[in-house]
Amino acid sequence: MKRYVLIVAGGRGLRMGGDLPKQFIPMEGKPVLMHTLEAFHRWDASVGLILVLPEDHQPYWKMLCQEIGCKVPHRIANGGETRFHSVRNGLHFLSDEIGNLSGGDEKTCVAVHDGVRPFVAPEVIDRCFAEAEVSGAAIPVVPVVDSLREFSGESSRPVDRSRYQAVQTPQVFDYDLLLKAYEQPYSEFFTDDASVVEAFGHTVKTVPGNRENIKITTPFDLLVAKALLAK
Ligand SMILES: Nc1ccn([C@@H]2O[C@H](COP(=O)(O)OP(=O)(O)OP(=O)(O)O)[C@@H](O)[C@H]2O)c(=O)n1
Ligand SMILES: C[C@](O)(CO)[C@H](O)COP(=O)(O)O
Repeated sequence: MKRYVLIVAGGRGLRMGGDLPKQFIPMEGKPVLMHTLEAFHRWDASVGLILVLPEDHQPYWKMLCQEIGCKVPHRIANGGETRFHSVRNGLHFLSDEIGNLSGGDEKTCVAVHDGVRPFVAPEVIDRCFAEAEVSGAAIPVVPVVDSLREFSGESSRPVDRSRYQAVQTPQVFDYDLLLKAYEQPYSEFFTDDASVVEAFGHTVKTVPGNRENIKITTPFDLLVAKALLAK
């Protein structure tokens, strides 16, 4: 199986606040995104890595890579208006730059991972690729630990939390399937890659994720991430 990872880091980090998008914030001397890139390189040094970055921050990223002495080979694609558009740009970059991946006997699977999830466990990446190779689509999920309520205006009611799980990345798919699914027009209900693939009519399988694989979204998450790194 040929394996590629699209690490999407084209966002502005509005919920984090501050001038520097959160993927570039330093933790233990390296930007968040570098930790994420290294997690995949540690998992498999031969995997094809593509970073999707805002165009105006690409010179800054290249400068950081030189300064830190980044040894992880990767290519860079342009970010888009939303996560959906960034993933689509990354997929087009893959097909343009790496050539036509379809055809031949060897299957190609592509993982889409949030640049701000640096604590993904290697066994979770393994599980997602293994399941995607068989079924074409796999995502990691973790149980919800809080009680959940459904709101309707001012009123709310408890729901059975055993029926829900939180969704993480990497979300791994057969390359041809993902490329076709991302040809659909954008919908605001596409909050992740699984929702895009399901809207295209393909079933998505779930595998266990890892609790530490948080999406660094707010200043509180950054505190948690720094504590996890110091462990
Ligand atoms: N136009 C966008 C928006 C988001 N992302 C990426 O998708 C991941 C998950 O998105 P999120 O946590 O929402 O990041 P932001 O959009 O940057 O945050 P916010 O919504 O707070 O602005 C992040 O790695 C982010 O950089 C992206 O590649 N392109
Ligand atoms: C893809 C994702 O991280 C899965 O949990 C999540 O849906 C991204 O949501 P965001 O609002 O774009 O951060």
